[in-house]
Amino acid sequence: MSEKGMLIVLSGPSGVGKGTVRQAMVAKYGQQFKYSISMTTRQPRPGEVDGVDYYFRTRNEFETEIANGGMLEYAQYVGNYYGTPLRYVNQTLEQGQDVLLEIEVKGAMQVRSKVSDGVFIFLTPPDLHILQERIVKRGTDDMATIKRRMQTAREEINLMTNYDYAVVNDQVELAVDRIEQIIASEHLRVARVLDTYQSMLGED
Ligand SMILES: Nc1ncnc2c1ncn2[C@@H]1O[C@H](COP(=O)(O)OP(=O)(O)OP(=O)(O)O)[C@@H](O)[C@H]1O
Ligand SMILES: Nc1nc2c(ncn2[C@@H]2O[C@H](COP(=O)(O)O)[C@@H](O)[C@H]2O)c(=O)[nH]1
Repeated sequence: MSEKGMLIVLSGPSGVGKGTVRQAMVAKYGQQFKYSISMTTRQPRPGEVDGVDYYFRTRNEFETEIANGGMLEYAQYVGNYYGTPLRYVNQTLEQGQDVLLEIEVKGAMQVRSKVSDGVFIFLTPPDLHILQERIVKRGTDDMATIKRRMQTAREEINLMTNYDYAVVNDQVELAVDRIEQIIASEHLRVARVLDTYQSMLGED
């Protein structure tokens, strides 16, 4: 029985720090997993690069991908499509490498219903006041969008119990280390199951 890579889904409300934590994970542990670049129809922010931050596509192109079955999951978020291209995830997992997705909650729930052996991590803010403060300070959204993101955040936090783990993002380095510990212990758990399976069947 060969070992596939592990699908790690990092999710949580907008502004909690998913992107910040993911970047810190890539910087510290980037050789241990592959990050799956998402596709979106939103406009690039200053400094964002196509094929690095996102695959930036038109609505037409995105909907064609959906129709062709090319997305593992997708969702509309604050007026734009966001989604995970399926092929890269499948190929990378088959090569035995872990894949990290950083996605919003509706998409994470779609992946949950399709991938039974993924590890689902909900990144949570210390409280909602701090969450709003982070979105405001980031300075990427007008007040109306911030209100929509906060309303969506309340709905998303209600779905936290559908995840395997909740990690508080109080400090980025602490959150990264907590996630790293979760991944390491999940690898150990899978290795033990494989060991037991192989010894029961008498395989080497
Ligand atoms: N632990 C933290 N302490 C203080 N500020 C933080 C922390 N983590 C992230 N931030 C800040 O909060 C803001 C939002 O972070 P980030 O953009 O990573 O969130 P996100 O969850 O990826 O948001 P979105 O879902 O909208 O893309 C940024 O300005 C970031 O620098
Ligand atoms: N369902 C998915 N959500 C995604 C994906 N990639 C990013 N996201 C999430 O969208 C929001 C908004 O992102 P922003 O870059 O406009 O701030 C945020 O919560 C992201 O995590 C994806 O492939 N699928």
